[in-house]
Amino acid sequence: MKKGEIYEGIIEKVDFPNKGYVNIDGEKVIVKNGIPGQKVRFMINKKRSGRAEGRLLEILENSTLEVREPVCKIFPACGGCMYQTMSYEEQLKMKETQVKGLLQEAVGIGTDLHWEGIHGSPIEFGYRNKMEFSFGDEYKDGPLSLGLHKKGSTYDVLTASDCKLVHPDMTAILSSVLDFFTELGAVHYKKMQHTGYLRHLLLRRGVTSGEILVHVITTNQAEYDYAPLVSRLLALPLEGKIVGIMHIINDSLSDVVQSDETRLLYGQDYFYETLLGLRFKISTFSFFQPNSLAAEVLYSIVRDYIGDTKDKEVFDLYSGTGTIAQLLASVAKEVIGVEIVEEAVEAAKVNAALNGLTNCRFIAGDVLKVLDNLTEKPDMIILDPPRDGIHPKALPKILAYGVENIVYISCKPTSLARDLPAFLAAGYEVQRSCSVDQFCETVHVETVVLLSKGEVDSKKIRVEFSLEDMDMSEFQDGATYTQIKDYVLEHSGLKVSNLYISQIKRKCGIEVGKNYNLPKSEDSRQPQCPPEKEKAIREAFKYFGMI
Ligand SMILES: C[S@@+](CC[C@H](N)C(=O)[O-])C[C@H]1O[C@@H](n2cnc3c(N)ncnc32)[C@H](O)[C@@H]1O
Repeated sequence: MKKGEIYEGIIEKVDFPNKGYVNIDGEKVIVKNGIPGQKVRFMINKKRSGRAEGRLLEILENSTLEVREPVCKIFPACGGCMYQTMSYEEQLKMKETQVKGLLQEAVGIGTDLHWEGIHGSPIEFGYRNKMEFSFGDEYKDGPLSLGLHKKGSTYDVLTASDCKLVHPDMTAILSSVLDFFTELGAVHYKKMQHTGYLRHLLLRRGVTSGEILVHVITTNQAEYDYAPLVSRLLALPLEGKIVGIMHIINDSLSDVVQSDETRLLYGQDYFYETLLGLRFKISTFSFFQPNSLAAEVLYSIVRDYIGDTKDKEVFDLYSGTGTIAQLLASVAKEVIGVEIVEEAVEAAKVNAALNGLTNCRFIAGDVLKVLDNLTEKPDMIILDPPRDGIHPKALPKILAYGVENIVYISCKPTSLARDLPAFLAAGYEVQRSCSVDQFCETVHVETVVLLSKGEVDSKKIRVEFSLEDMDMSEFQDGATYTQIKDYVLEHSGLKVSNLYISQIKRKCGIEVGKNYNLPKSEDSRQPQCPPEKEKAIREAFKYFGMI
């Protein structure tokens, strides 16, 4: 089997998140983005240490699991909702099998996971309270488009005018904004040239409140009068209500939604959402679980798993806008939330006051550092880290508290599976576990685990735990090149090469293979890492504790 060769075969199974396997004459080839049972044509695009990977070219025959027609026009090119042709019941079954398999491997075959099943989202479509659309064109120099990137393409954008993940109010706004700028002849931003105007449309809509925030994100390379757009949007016949319209200027190279300047064009810069009877004020950049109704399911499970919090000190680590902390506060002595984004911490404080809660405190900072300065000792801990999981150096600090019960919520089961052995080594057992599907039609899923010391009296045990006890293979030398690339892409939207990473490693005095990625001769020219990418790589090094 060689790179560039084309094969056909059946996808036998799919591991989380979308890793399918095709058997070709006894050799397993990984082919992403398929569904078990599909007959596919693919091209070998990677062959390394006996492992072959193929790029899906065409679906030749549907799987028997695909029982319905696609629900939107841009399937499958968009790549966002790869499971949409399966029934929701089958989607849940598949995600459950994937997560259980991963967790079982992590705790050891034969160890009981006390698995309680998968909980579906209360609504299958129109569930997202936040969506970020990009401006672009569907093909080079094509008409202006607004929607989602074509799978595997950084440039081609497919207009998502019938996206079923969001409420029809949001697609109506999308179409209106696209028409407005098309009529004006405004041009979209081009990353490589750093020219053009239109970048993103960020929409937030409270599922329970119907309140909508509209944000148009552009560079400062043109000027338009937004008054007609505001009038047009306010005249739309929507089920919900637009409460704020903003124009955000982002002229940086980084292609994520961020703001150099925000101009409020109409109304206010926040909206409200109600979860389990509590009210939350949410602003443009605050993290909030993307599926409000499934978040209620998730939070009810967390409340059930953590058990009796009466007179207890609870730590809510990675607390976001403090939703979990506030849901537990009324039945706890005190809840302390720790969150790295200051805006989210400020929102958490406002929300706690709004809900009349006086026994929650929110601290802005990195969990890794904040725990060193906290004098309070928790009785129980909630962990809800970002996709990368818990920083390997923060884990021993969390385990050293030796609390009886820890609830770990994970939006990426592979990160949870990586972290679980550390908990087991410290004497915890998985007492309860389940998944909650916040992301219908897509490959993603949320998982909740109750880790408990069980019979062991945790107070009498001093946990001696060091990094040497953990399986740190993934974090040797800090992190792998792939982890650094993923981190940079996720946090800054930039793609970086091995060459750039090795250049910055050298600059930071981190060991790199002696001749790795060095120019072959003194005269040969190598591209140098641009400052924006250097900054993003250094952020990743910091995250992985390499500098
Ligand atoms: C999955 S969200 C959970 C938020 C919250 N529990 C909720 O349900 O809304 C993870 C949060 O961790 C925060 N975060 C990421 N890295 C962090 C760190 N090193 N220390 C503290 N918070 C961090 C993110 O900003 C984000 O708000």
